Amino acid sequence: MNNIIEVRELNKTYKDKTAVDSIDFDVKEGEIFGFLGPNGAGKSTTINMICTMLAPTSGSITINGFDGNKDRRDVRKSIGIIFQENTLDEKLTAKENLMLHCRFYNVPRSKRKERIQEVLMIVDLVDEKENRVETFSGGMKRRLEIARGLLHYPKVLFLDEPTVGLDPQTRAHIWEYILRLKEKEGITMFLTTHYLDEAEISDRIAIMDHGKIIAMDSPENLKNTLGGDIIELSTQDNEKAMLEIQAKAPEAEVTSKEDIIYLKVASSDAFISEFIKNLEVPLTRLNIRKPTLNDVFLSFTGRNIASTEPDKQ
Ligand SMILES: Nc1ncnc2c1ncn2[C@@H]1O[C@H](COP(=O)(O)OP(=O)(O)OP(=O)(O)O)[C@@H](O)[C@H]1O
Repeated sequence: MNNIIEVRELNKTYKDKTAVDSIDFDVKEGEIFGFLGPNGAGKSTTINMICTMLAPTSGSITINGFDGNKDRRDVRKSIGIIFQENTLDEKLTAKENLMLHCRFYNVPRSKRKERIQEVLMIVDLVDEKENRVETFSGGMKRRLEIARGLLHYPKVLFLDEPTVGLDPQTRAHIWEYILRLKEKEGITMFLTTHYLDEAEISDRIAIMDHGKIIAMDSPENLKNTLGGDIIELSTQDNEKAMLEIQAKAPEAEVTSKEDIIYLKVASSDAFISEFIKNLEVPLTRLNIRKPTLNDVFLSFTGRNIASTEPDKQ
């Protein structure tokens, strides 16, 4: 697969603050690339530089073969951006909103109607095109924004928290459209989200923290780096139980939060039969699971992604 985005030694410094610290990464054509990180990690700064909205302090960005520092106009033609905030004109109809965008992006006059119809079909809004946006549900607005982002045939679509503030059913619906776009149109997606179940959809994920990319791989491989199983247990005396586990099984990684002890082990079967069954402190709860992306995020950043959520709309 070709690289549609290449970022090399990219830096952004604000006075004495390094927001992006010499990062390198590639995004492959046609993939969904998840870009995660806690608040203040440097994600927005990176995306703004890739989208030519912010000048880098140093480093290079190539998108669709164009140089982000020199060929800004061509870079902008190559990308579509779906912002977190609703940027539609509520008083206009769906069609009028799209028409405005066509003018903005210089879509040839003769092609506008056809292109608008095409993108409305992709997001199932053809029957709503004459209705004002103010009458739309949150999910319909998001779909219209996605349609608008597609009007000029972008090669890469940037989706900033595409489902924030939407109910679970609508979120699932939006994802169906996004996946359909990837399958049918082969568009590359650059995604930021705080919903890690949604990030699972990514072909690859980069985790950013303190201005650096600290991990980058497929969701599966990232989870595998944590290895084995996670055992969650509660006992009648967690402090005593933790001491006992640490003494008997120093190889297990033991942490605790509130009234739950978390054990990261290579194999839960062996661990339970050898140690947990013989624990002197009585158990009150036991749960075994595979690592999730949230465990990956926690392990790399030391923070839970839920505590770094953006404001809901
Ligand atoms: N214009 C600016 N002037 C000074 N510092 C800035 C500016 N913009 C961002 N920063 C700082 O750069 C760092 C990275 O910010 P950035 O907005 O890129 O993080 P983020 O990962 O997108 O966070 P969030 O998830 O909260 O949007 C932060 O410490 C932020 O305070």
